Amino acid sequence: MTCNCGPRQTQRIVRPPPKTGCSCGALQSGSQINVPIIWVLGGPGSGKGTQCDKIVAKYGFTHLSSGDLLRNEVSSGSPRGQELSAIMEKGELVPMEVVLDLLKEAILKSLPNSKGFLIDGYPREKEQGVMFEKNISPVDLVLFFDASEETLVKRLLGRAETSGRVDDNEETIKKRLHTFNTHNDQVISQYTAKLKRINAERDVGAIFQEVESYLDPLVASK
Ligand SMILES: Nc1nc2c(ncn2[C@@H]2O[C@H](COP(=O)(O)OP(=O)(O)OP(=O)(O)O)[C@@H](O)[C@H]2O)c(=O)[nH]1
Ligand SMILES: O=c1ccn([C@@H]2O[C@H](COP(=O)(O)OP(=O)(O)O)[C@@H](O)[C@H]2O)c(=O)[nH]1
Ligand SMILES: [Mg+2]
Repeated sequence: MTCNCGPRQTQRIVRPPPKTGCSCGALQSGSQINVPIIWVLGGPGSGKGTQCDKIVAKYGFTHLSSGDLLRNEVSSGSPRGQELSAIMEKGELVPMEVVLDLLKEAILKSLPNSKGFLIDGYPREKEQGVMFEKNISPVDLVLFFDASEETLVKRLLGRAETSGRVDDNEETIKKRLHTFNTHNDQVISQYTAKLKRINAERDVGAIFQEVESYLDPLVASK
């Protein structure tokens, strides 16, 4: 069967791929996504997960953390998980297709009942964003939590005491920051109109108030 993906898709449709599969990676569903899609970006430790928990509590959105999806794959003990673990322990990025596949699968699973999707920690590189919008859906809003490196390191070392995350150690934190700094400007420069840059140096409540000021109108408009 021939793939008819064509050029970059603009409509909010999850297209069914040909039965034999398609290199474009389109979702295997005829469903439409007509709930908000929000990307949640920021350096490691900027508070993405913390704010996502608050957003879920108020708006009931589905929270998908790319890092958590990868960590689940690692815990499954699969051969693929072992490869991913080695990359994550070095603070580097895993192949783009792996994350996109995990996200697609998770989105499809929640689609029938979801009020909206919070995609936490994705995209990490420019091409990941392009692939998501082409194969899954256009994004509605991009929240970017901005904090200094000093703050990020301090928070992550604090979290390390209880997180159990293998990458919450000084050496890997440095590498994660380097990976973030290498890609971030290129990622966010793609989304000037949809991007909300939020000062994440404040306390959790003040940050959430600003988040609400962006989400309330979005929810009302859908
Ligand atoms: N002071 C302060 N600490 C915060 C804030 N938000 C999160 N933290 C703390 O910072 C640490 C990291 O927060 P997370 O929400 O896990 O950050 P994240 O951006 O999801 O981090 P990654 O998963 O590593 O990308 C945790 O220990 C939080 O309790 C904030 O607004 N102010
Ligand atoms: O799209 C992604 C998301 C995560 N990761 C990997 O997963 C790790 C943990 O990601 P998470 O978002 O949980 O934490 P962060 O790196 O922001 O501290 C990263 O260091 C990367 O190795 C990746 O390669 N691609
Ligand atoms: Mg997180």
